[in-house]
Amino acid sequence: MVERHHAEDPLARLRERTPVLGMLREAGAEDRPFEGATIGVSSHLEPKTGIFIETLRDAGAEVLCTPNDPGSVHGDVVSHLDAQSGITAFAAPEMSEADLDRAHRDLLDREPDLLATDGAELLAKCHADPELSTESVVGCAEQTTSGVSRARAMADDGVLAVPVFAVNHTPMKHWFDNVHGTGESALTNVMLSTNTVLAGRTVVVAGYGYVGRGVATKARALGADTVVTEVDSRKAIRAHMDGHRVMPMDEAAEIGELFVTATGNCHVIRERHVRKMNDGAMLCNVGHRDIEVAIGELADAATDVRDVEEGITRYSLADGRTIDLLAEGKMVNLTGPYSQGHPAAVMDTTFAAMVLALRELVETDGLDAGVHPLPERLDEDVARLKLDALGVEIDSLTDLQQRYLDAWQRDEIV
Ligand SMILES: NC(=O)c1ccc[n+]([C@@H]2O[C@H](COP(=O)([O-])OP(=O)(O)OC[C@H]3O[C@@H](n4cnc5c(N)ncnc54)[C@H](O)[C@@H]3O)[C@@H](O)[C@H]2O)c1
Repeated sequence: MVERHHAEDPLARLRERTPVLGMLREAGAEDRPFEGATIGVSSHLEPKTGIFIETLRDAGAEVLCTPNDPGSVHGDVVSHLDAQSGITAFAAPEMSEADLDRAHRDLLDREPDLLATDGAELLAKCHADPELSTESVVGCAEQTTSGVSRARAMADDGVLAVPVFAVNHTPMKHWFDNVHGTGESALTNVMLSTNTVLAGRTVVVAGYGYVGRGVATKARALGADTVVTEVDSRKAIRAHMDGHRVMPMDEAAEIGELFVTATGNCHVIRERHVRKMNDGAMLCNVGHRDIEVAIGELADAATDVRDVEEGITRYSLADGRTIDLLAEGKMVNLTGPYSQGHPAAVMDTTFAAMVLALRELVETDGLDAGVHPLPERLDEDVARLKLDALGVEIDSLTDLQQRYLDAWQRDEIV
């Protein structure tokens, strides 16, 4: 019989599955780009983030970490990190929103040099609160769509005082993390927590951006009948051409069995939609905040609200129908009962891009305050390292091909 050992190190297993971060960790331990710098990390404190934090620490940083969502804190990961030198966790499982706010302030009071955020909460807070300051902050790397749009809104308002790298807006992030990572991890969580088969079910996906496209594509691959709702005509056409039915939420509400919101917006599913839904319809969200389903309106419409299973809140309506809300409307892949966030192979590249963005911030002089694209060469570095880790080789352009592509009088070349 195989003897099983309880892992004392909750990150050990996933370290093997994050080879790109492993390579950056080795390189960082040698050239110590963050020596003397303090980095404030606000993210889902789960194992992959733990490996990211260790990578920064091994590259010389003092790392302060805090959750961006109280629902996604893994207690064993926090204890493991907090016990290490060079890492301080401002976190605990079961934090209230007030605890989270306090933790963010305590972290910012330590005047970090760099911020690494998922949702831009630390960034917004040090700009908005008169008791806090942005003075120490050299720059910020932001890894999700909602955080980048928030940073852009700060720039548009003329308040953004530091440079921010939009790590989310790179091909390596969009194509892999948002599409595959969220798509697979969200549906896995829905199926496990509700014991539901998706084949043959009507799945309505609100928002056909990177995340929504991933969710809809994966749901259809599992045999679901997929419906997409959108507000952007080009995304709607894209969904149509990809083979999904496209319609307004008012119509989709009548036929959906599972609803997944992926818009980064608010109040996408409202009371008027719920009134039309089938008995037993399930609602969940993968967008950044728990405001895509108008939960207050749902509660007002219900005669009874109770948790029927871990991660499932049942709203009973006056006419006898019930509607199930999963993971309290928070990101179902990160806060549901079986949630492990994105697979390690996906976060490997996202966090690698975050490490390179932070390195770029300390190594580049004179970056203006504002939201900047991550330089393409860094995104390509991440892709190259990932291919190396996978053992996949690709072709390269010949001199002739490069000259042909660079020329406008191409007949002279070939
Ligand atoms: N759960 C996760 O692990 C995870 C991972 C990555 C991103 N996210 C979050 O998911 C959300 C979406 O990210 P994305 O990269 O797909 O963004 P995106 O901007 O590419 O897509 C959002 C789409 O929603 C559409 N939309 C906006 N309001 C709508 C409405 N009322 N009805 C229907 N459609 C609407 C937009 O037109 C857009 O096409 C963001 O909040 C992002 O932060 C979550």
